[in-house]
Amino acid sequence: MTDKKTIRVVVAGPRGRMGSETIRMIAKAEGLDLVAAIDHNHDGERIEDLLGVAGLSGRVYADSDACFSNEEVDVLIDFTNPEAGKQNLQKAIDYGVRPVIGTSGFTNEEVKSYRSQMNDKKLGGIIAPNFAIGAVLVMKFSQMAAKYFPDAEIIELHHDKKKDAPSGTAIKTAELMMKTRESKKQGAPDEKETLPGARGADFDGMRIHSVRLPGLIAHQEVLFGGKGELLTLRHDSMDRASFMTGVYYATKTVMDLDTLVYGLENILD
Ligand SMILES: NC(=O)C1=CN([C@@H]2O[C@H](COP(=O)(O)OP(=O)(O)OC[C@H]3O[C@@H](n4cnc5c(N)ncnc54)[C@H](OP(=O)(O)O)[C@@H]3O)[C@@H](O)[C@H]2O)C=CC1
Ligand SMILES: O=C(O)C1=N[C@H](C(=O)O)C[C@H](O)C1
Repeated sequence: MTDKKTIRVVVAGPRGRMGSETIRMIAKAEGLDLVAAIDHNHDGERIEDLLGVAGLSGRVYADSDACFSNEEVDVLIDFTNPEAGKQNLQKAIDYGVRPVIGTSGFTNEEVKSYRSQMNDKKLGGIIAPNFAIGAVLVMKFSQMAAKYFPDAEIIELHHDKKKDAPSGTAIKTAELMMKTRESKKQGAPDEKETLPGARGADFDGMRIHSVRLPGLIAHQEVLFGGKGELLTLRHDSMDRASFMTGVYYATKTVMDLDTLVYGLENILD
């Protein structure tokens, strides 16, 4: 890992659930310095005034271009939405800033295209659908299990403010399972939905179900059915602090990468 003393970080989406948690983490973290924040509809304020938290240095920029042209930045951490996340990531690449992207909604094709630009510049970065270690382990275990249990269904459960469905984590889990799972349409060959959507989304014949309820944070269950047996893998994020170990680790690690990594599992030992 880099021996550079302090990593200068910018957070996009600072008023959001994840952005504000990230700022609280950076404020306490060794070796990270919050130099600015990017927040549409806000410009020129101090971060401490924007968030009403004393002791936070740095100013707020309405867009990434202004931020990166005015500040010396090592790492961008983005928790916004797919449109803003893509714009911020592109600006980060243009300015040679290392992206740590938690925002969901990136396709494999988009990841490949950003990676190719970053390879040309030898720029390190990560897009991680989930920064919680337990969630990443469930993805890895699901990849292992799918080889032996091609009949599987994913149920992801989230708070009711979440805008995208299915979750980025569910998609990444399905993509990893696809590497080992024989392609198969599940359920009865002649099954029919009497209520459209009852069987969930179709991913290579495997079903993904999205639950949205107040009280939930971020949860995922992967069910594998075999002859006379059922294997259930489940992870629960009960607090957004669960993502912060991964965000901190990724922010440190991208300083030593020279390509774009997709998924936290690719930088864990
Ligand atoms: N990888 C991971 O481990 C995790 C990823 N996520 C993902 O992170 C993303 C954010 O989630 P969450 O924090 O819950 O969402 P929130 O809606 O709470 O936060 C998003 C924030 O981004 C702001 N925003 C919107 N557009 C811009 C822009 N152009 N520039 C700067 N800020 C902008 C929003 O402001 P306003 O409300 O004014 O529009 C809002 O404050 C989602 O894609 C989610 O799926 C979430 C949890 C964990
Ligand atoms: O919006 C959220 O909350 C989360 N989003 C990510 C996703 O879409 O997978 C990660 C985690 O599930 C929380």
